[in-house]
Amino acid sequence: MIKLTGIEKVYPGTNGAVHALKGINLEVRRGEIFGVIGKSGAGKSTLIRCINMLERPTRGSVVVDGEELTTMSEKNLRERRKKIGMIFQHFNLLSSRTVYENVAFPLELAGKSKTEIAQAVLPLLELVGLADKRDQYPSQLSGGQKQRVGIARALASRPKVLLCDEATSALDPQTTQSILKLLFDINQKLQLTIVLITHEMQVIKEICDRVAVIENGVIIEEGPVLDVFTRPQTATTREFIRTIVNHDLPEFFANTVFSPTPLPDSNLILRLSFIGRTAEEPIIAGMIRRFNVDTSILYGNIDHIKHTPFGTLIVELSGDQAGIQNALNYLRARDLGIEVIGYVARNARAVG
Ligand SMILES: Nc1ncnc2c1ncn2[C@@H]1O[C@H](COP(=O)(O)OP(=O)(O)OP(=O)(O)O)[C@@H](O)[C@H]1O
Repeated sequence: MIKLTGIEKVYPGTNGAVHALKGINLEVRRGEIFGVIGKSGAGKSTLIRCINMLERPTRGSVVVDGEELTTMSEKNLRERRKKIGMIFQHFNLLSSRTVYENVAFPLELAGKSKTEIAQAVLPLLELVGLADKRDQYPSQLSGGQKQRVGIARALASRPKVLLCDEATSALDPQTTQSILKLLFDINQKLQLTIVLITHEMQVIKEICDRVAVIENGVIIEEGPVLDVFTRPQTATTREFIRTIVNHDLPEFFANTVFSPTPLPDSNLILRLSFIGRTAEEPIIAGMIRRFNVDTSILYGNIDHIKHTPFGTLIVELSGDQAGIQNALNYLRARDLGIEVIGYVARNARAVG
């Protein structure tokens, strides 16, 4: 649905040029919710604005629904942009217009009749749950309600793609949840392709199918959200995940130095992630039965990524080193995420 190839963006600046995007390649499939996460200044806004040419890339190609946008005239671009809706962090509503008039605005610009506009706007207000607020002004609405107006307005020209520029960053956690649920419902009902940018991993976890992590204008990691959560490849991704998944070790390990290799008389500490069906399989029980190892569960948690169960366990394996290695190999052959935290002297916990 969207294909970005070799996208570079250089902003000229008084203190020298800023290379905001340095060769981005990205493909977003039809009907999916694709998230781009990155820290402040990573290039997220620039990237999402390149998709609808609000920002023209310095180099590279942007294809949306089979059409190359970078070589298109402004006139043709204006037409194509109707198929790419956008919502913003600060909603960008017109304060002198009512809810109804804000949603009607793009249709008025497109020259639609009053009847056509009413036929389009009223169902949209129903869809976003604001039918009873149609005559209110933005100043009379909460942040969440304003974003609902933004969403209805973005959908008015029946886009195929919805771009969300930090759409929930100005909202409290509960309102964020309700807006994310609305975006998910719209994605399902209208088969709309959604691209969102965010600095919050919670947003990615709630609704995205796939995610790309951007840093310094480069995509450093990309994949299905479940894979990225359970097998993060970069320190930055691990940092983002840590904001929502408890990665802290139990307190009694606070001063422990872990060895990456076995020491004499040491126990192995592992962090295991179970996804979907593996969360229901008796993997640990199977391991204990087969190998001569004792297993202590130090931490356990179950959560959901989109609608898939996702469990985390921190376990300590003790026994002879051959047994521990066999148990580790057994776990590695299973479909679960394994992070070797390290080996600790057998008495570490008593001492720590
Ligand atoms: N119009 C501009 N002129 C010059 N430099 C710019 C312009 N817009 C962005 N930049 C620079 O490009 C880089 C990427 O900015 P961008 O806004 O895309 O990042 P971001 O990840 O969206 O950050 P934030 O979350 O803080 O908005 C930054 O170094 C920024 O200062």
